[in-house]
Amino acid sequence: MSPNALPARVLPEPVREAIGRRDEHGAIGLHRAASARQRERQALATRAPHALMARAGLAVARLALALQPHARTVWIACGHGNNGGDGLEAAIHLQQAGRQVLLQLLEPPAGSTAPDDARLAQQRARDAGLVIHTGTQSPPGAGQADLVIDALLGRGLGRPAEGPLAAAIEAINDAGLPTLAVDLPSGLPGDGGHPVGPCVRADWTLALLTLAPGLFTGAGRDLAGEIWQDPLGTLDDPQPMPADARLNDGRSIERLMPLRPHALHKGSSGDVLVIGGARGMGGAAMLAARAALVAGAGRVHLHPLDPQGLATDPLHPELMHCSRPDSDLLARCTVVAGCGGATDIIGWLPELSRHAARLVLDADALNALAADSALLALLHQREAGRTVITPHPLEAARLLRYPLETIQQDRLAAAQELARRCHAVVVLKGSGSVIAAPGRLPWINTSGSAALATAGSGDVLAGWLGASWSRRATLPASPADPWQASEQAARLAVHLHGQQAQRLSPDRAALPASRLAEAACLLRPRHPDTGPGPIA
Ligand SMILES: NC(=O)C1=CN([C@@H]2O[C@H](COP(=O)(O)OP(=O)(O)OC[C@H]3O[C@@H](n4cnc5c(N)ncnc54)[C@H](OP(=O)(O)O)[C@@H]3O)[C@@H](O)[C@H]2O)[C@@H](O)CC1
Ligand SMILES: Nc1ncnc2c1ncn2[C@@H]1O[C@H](COP(=O)(O)OP(=O)(O)O)[C@@H](O)[C@H]1O
Ligand SMILES: [K+]
Repeated sequence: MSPNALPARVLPEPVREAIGRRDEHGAIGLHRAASARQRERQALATRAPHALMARAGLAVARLALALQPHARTVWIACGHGNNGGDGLEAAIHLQQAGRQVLLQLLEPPAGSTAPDDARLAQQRARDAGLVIHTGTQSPPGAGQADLVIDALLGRGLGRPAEGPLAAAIEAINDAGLPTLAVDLPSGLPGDGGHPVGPCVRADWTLALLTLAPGLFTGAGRDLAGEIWQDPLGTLDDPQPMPADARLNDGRSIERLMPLRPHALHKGSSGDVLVIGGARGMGGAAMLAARAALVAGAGRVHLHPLDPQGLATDPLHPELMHCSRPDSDLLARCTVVAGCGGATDIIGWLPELSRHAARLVLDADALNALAADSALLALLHQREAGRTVITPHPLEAARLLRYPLETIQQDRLAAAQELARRCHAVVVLKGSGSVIAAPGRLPWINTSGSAALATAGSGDVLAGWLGASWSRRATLPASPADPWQASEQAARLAVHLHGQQAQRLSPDRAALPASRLAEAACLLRPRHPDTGPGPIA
C-alpha cells in the first residue's frame, strides 16, 4: 500500500487539522447530494478512468487497518453501485495486506445495472483472486470476522432499503462487530440524517470526497459513529463546488470568542432582560437569567410574568428584578422572552417586536407566534439581524405547520425556511442543532449530547445566547452585514452550551439545567496570559 497519510478524523472534538480545507470562516463545508455529485463529476473529468474509485478503496483499506490493526478477517458487504465499488477496491488492498477477506456482493435489483466503475472494480477483485459471494446470505464465517466494512449504499440511497438490501443491513447490525461505513452508513440519507428504513449503525464512517450534512444532525450523529474524511486528492482542484452548509465546530468558533480586556466595564458587556416565568414556571425564566449572568452579561434584569414570582434570586442577588420594563430598557437590552411564559407572554409580543433592541424568542413566545400571523407580520417589520428564535423540532413544526417528521427529515431546509418566514436567525435545536440566517449558508453544530435532554436546558441556552449577543452588540458591527452579530452570537452560545454539557457529563448522564446555567461561559478556556487550561 502506498504511504499516503491517513484520512483525517472530523470528530470527536477537538477537530484534528487537515480535514479538507477550511473556508474563509475557518469552517469545514458540507455538501448535499446534488453538489456532492457535481463535485464528483468535476473530479472524475480530470482524472484517469477509475483513478478516483481506486483511491477511495485505498483510503478505506488504510483506515480499516489503522482502526483495527490486529484484524485477521474482514467482512466487506458491497452493494451494486459505486459505494460497493469502493468496498471491492478496499478488498484488494486488504487481501494484499495479508487479511482474510470475506467479500459479499448484492446483485442489482431487477431493472438496475451496476455503473461502469463498480463493474470494473468487480472485475479487478476477481482478477486479484478474491472470491465473491453473491447470494443474499452473509458469507460463511462473517459473524466471526474482526471487522465489517459496510459498502452497501452511499449517496445513491433513493428510497428506504427493503428486501435483500434491508436484510444485509440488518445482518451487519445483528453481527455486533466493529463496523466501518464507507461514505455513509447504508440507509442514512446524506442530506437529512433521518433514516426512514433500516440503517447500519457504524462505529466509524469514512466520508469520501465531501462530507454529507446528514452525518452531523438528527439520528446521523448516532448512526455514523466517529467521522473521518478523505478528499481523495481533490483539494487543489480548480473551482471546487461551494458548500451547502458549514460545521459549527470548536475551531470555527475560536475566532468568535470575545476577550475580556482589563479595561472592560459592565456597560461594555451589554444588558439582558428576561421576560418569562408565568405562574408555576418561574424556574424557566430564572434559569435563563442565571445563564445570562454567569455567561458575563453586564447587567441582567428579570421580569417575572407571575406577579407573585420570585423577586430576587438568593443564589444570585446581583440579578435585578424589574417590575415593569419600559421602552427605554427594551431599547437597551437583549430581551429573552418566552421561557416559561405560558399564554401570559402573548400580550408582550407586540411591544417587544416594536421596541426591543435585540430579541430572542423561545418556548411559549414561539407557540404564540405559530398561532397568530399578525405577530409574525410584526416580526417581519423588525430590522434585519434584530431577532433570534430558538425552536425545538416540535415548535418548528408548529411554526411551519409541517409534520414533525418533515422537520427532522431535512433539518437544514426546515431551519432555512423558518429563517426566511420569521425574518430571524433560527436555532433549530436537538442533536446537531442547526443555525440559519435568511439567505445564508446554515451551520450545523457539533457539540452537545443527550446530557442536554433534560427540562430547562433550552431556557439556559436562551439566556446564554442573550449574553452572547449583548456582548457582541458592544463590539464594532459590520454595517454591510446586518445578520452577522446575531448569527455569530447564536453560533457561539450553541457551541459552548453543548461543549459545557459534554464536559460536565462526559458519560451523557442527564445534566440538571441549573448546573449547566452555573457553567455558562463565553470564553476560551483561560485567559491568554495564563495559558491554556480547562474551561473555566
Ligand atoms: N464514481 C467514483 O469514482 C466514486 C464514487 N464514490 C462512491 O460512490 C457512491 C455513490 O455511488 P452510486 O451513485 O453508484 O450510489 P450507491 O450509494 O452505491 O447506490 C447504488 C444504487 O443503489 C440503488 N438504490 C438506491 N436506493 C436503493 C434501495 N433502497 N434499494 C435498492 N437499491 C437502491 C440506486 O440505483 P437504482 O436502483 O435506483 O438504479 C443507486 O444508484 C458514494 O457514496 C461513494 O461511496 C466516491 O468514492 C468517489 C469516487
Ligand atoms: N440528544 C441531544 N443531543 C444534543 N443536544 C440536545 C439533545 N437533547 C436536547 N438537546 C439540547 O438541549 C436543549 C433543549 O432545549 P428545549 O427542548 O427547548 O428544552 P426545555 O424547553 O426543557 O428547556 C437544546 O439546546 C437542544 O439542542
Ligand atoms: K455505506
